[in-house]
Amino acid sequence: MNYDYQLAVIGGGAGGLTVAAGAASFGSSVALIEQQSEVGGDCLHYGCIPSKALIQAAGEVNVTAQQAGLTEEQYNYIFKNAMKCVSEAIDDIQSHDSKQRFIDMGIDIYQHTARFEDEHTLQVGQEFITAKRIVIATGSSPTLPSIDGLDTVPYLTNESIFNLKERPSSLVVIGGGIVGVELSQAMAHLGVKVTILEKSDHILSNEDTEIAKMAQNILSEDLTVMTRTQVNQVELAGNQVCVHFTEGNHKGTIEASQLLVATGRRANIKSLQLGNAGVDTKEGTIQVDHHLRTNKKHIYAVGDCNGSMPFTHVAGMEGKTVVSNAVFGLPSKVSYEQVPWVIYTSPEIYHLGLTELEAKAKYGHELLTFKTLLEDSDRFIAERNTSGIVKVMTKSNGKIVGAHAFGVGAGEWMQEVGTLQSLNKKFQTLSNVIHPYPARNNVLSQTADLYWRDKLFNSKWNHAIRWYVRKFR
Ligand SMILES: Cc1cc2nc3c(=O)[nH]c(=O)nc-3n(C[C@H](O)[C@H](O)[C@H](O)COP(=O)(O)OP(=O)(O)OC[C@H]3O[C@@H](n4cnc5c(N)ncnc54)[C@H](O)[C@@H]3O)c2cc1C
Ligand SMILES: NC(=O)c1ccc[n+]([C@@H]2O[C@H](COP(=O)([O-])OP(=O)(O)OC[C@H]3O[C@@H](n4cnc5c(N)ncnc54)[C@H](O)[C@@H]3O)[C@@H](O)[C@H]2O)c1
Repeated sequence: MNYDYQLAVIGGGAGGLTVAAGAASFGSSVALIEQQSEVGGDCLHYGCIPSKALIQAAGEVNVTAQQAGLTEEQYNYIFKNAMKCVSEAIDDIQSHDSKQRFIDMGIDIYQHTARFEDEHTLQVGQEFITAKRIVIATGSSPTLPSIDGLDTVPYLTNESIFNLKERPSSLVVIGGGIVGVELSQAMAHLGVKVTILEKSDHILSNEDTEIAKMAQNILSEDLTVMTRTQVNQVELAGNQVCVHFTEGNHKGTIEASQLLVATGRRANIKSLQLGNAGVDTKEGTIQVDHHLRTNKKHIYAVGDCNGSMPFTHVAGMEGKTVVSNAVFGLPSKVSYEQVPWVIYTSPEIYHLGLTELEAKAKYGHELLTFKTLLEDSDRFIAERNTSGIVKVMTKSNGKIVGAHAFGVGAGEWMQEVGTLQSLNKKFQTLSNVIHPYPARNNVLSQTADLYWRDKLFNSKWNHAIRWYVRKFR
């Protein structure tokens, strides 16, 4: 059968663009279908980029506010400037990643919402296009919890918060996951009175528990965190949103000028009419195998829509894997064991592999855990930024199974451990790598030294070494 294209990609976000650009550069004929007027997806328009621009602007404001204090009027003015930084950052990146750039690569772009007509045919607007292989990269959207009255009040999500024109005096945030926590702290730094309502025992429940609790304590200096809190109802009271909740056994109400819902994500699959192509879904996401193929072997799914790990760098990694599988017919597999992520709070949180609880459950007595508090590391002491910890877990031979940190700049300096792991090197290797003093990553060689200290001073060898030194040296 003849097809219009060798490859059709649905969705022009991080995952879809990686596939479309990769396939086109190797000579495939490619159609890219994106329903929005611009490409870039959530990361560029409602996610990574606007949130990081806001966090940076807000952090600078916070430093000024701590040193000199700011009036309400100054905060109002600064808020507008911060929002301007956000839209400028999006525009700058958009101009690099424009539709024209992809058209110049030879890709045909359709601005429509795609739906499957059958397993090789997509309806795009009034047209039908056929493709030998299809990649679904439709991303995810915010979930809305079933809370009484939510449909009767105005509320923000990550898709609308970056359009705020005026500084809210107060903000209630439902959900203490990554989105809720990053945006809450940024808003608090911009002079907004913020309260997070989280239903679990602590915020950031996917993080290492010790680090999540440390983060919760630090965040509580800027804003109010309420955990084990169930939101029962929301309603309007004048121009305020009134949130009724139960915290443990205590019932309460809190009013705020804005409400942000940050309770998780759901895959964008409804508009695709996957049933027409016979593609299986599981718990609202597209089911894929290790090669990122759906049950229909010529249809692949990458990024947030397959429910693996909702990060831009994962969508990119999966996109590259699909290029090698769909374009070259290779059997490349994805693995998620070496995927790090960073939470851009102040200070930052770095996460790689298993948490301490997960690692203990998996490796039991074989597990070694090395921890250094930042208050014991010179650069952090010098900078007066001693809140935080580095924690690395290894098997008894030093093979890294998990690495976590909470500390200023941790997202950058901790990646040294990620690189070591992906090069299949043992953690103790870092002990012999010379780190310039007093760079922040000295805390890593300091932590790796603990491995040798443990081996040399707490093992049966210690007696023999001491005997040898006394006798012969
Ligand atoms: C506030 C926030 C901050 C974040 N910060 C980070 C961060 O710092 N680092 C990080 O790694 N990740 C971050 N993420 C996650 C990251 O944004 C996502 O993991 C990433 O965007 C997923 O890429 P994707 O290609 O799967 O989907 P998307 O980028 O969402 O792209 C999907 C595209 O498909 C289009 N589409 C959907 N359905 C159809 C259809 N039927 N037809 C045509 N087009 C369609 C959509 O319009 C969209 O453009 C953040 C997320 C949020 C919400
Ligand atoms: N820095 C980054 O890389 C970054 C930043 C933002 C988002 N992201 C990605 O986006 C994903 C989604 O983040 P998210 O924060 O939206 O989701 P999430 O699933 O990480 O967190 C949602 C939180 O809301 C809580 N919750 C759910 N319903 C609730 C209710 N009714 N009342 C109170 N609390 C409730 C959950 O217990 C959870 O803690 C992340 O997992 C991450 O992969 C990444």
